Amino acid sequence: MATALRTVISPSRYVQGKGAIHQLGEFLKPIGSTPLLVADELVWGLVGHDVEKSLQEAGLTAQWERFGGVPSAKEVDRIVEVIRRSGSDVVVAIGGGSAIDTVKAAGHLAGIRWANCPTVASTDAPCSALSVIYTESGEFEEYRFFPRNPDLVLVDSQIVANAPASLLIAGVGDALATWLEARATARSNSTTMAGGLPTVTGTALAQLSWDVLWENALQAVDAVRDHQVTPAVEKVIEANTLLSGLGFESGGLAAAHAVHNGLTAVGATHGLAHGQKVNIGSVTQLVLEGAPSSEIRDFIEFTTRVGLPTTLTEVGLRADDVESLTTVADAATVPGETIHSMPFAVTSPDVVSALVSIEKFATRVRDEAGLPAPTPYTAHH
Ligand SMILES: NC(=O)c1ccc[n+]([C@@H]2O[C@H](COP(=O)([O-])OP(=O)(O)OC[C@H]3O[C@@H](n4cnc5c(N)ncnc54)[C@H](O)[C@@H]3O)[C@@H](O)[C@H]2O)c1
Ligand SMILES: [Zn+2]
Repeated sequence: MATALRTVISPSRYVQGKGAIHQLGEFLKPIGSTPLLVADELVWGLVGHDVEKSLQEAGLTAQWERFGGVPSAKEVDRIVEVIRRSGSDVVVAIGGGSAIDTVKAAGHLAGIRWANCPTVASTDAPCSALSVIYTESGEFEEYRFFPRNPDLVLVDSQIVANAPASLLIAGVGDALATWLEARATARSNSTTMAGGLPTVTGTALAQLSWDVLWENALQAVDAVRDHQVTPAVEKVIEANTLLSGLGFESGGLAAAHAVHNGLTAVGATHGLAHGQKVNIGSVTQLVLEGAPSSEIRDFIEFTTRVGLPTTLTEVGLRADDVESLTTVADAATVPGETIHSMPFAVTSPDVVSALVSIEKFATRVRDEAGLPAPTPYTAHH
């Protein structure tokens, strides 16, 4: 598409609510008749029974394939093979962002429809028409773009509320970045992930995601710690999944996600959730922007309260480890990275300086707000 055009893309249908899983079969039926279900063992143990029952009631014969855990090119190719052997006409991801990205890429290569049933609200992966592919050891490799979004995204709020609160918290980190990045993309009039210039619509949805989270995230996280579905929980699930999904894709990514991708280049950050690393990217982006001190302060305070990392210490890095920070910054600024959608040029040394600076400033903000000092993170391999 010519980049002078503006565009919005979205999934065909989004369904959310308590017990939605019981209607998965009904919603899948118009899309395909022989679904292949892809879920890891843990997720399948949690929801497999309900999924099978729902599909049976809708008269669909389904097959389960175990997801290997990493959205790598090899895992995608393996699922393509399984699709071909099974003759399935729709592939359904059940789980987190990794399973979802693998299924989208595999469904595309196999030439069949795909649908997502997220069992956590940990990322905005479910609604988009792209996959993030990693090496088998977990370093960012590439974005793969597809001509279609999922035909269906179905979220059971009770299943999400039953999952560890840390996963919902990660989703809040991913979704708050969406507005910061869409705002930067709108200012620079850069191309979005949807392959055109940003629309008023895409940018507004990104901002709405931020507003909903600012208002509801703390309350929702507390409710989910007790596995309760409240109106605040429903709003946060929608913000993390749908609003942030449409907002990042049609509003655009910028520095925060480029810094996230850079962080995956150092082993010290492996094992952290996507949204946790993205939050470090958001703080870094605000510093790069020279945002008002009060804005950076509010963001650090709020996201620390939500339970997200705001210091290098919490993502396994140190301000004096310039070598690792340079590896991160070099990867974050490679040609083609979304950091070049910022309204000003950003170099690798700029990113190193911003990263170093957040350690002391975030520690000060937390201290002044009476929040706990950062706990060091050690990657578990
Ligand atoms: N394509 C996109 O548009 C996009 C957007 C954002 C993020 N992503 C990608 O998403 C990935 C991260 O996804 P993630 O943070 O969801 O992690 P993940 O998918 O790697 O892991 C989720 C974990 O949660 C577990 N789990 C799932 N449901 C559960 C439940 N109900 N109860 C208990 N445990 C449950 C799974 O077994 C798994 O171990 C990254 O690869 C990132 O690049 C993609
Ligand atoms: Zn993200």
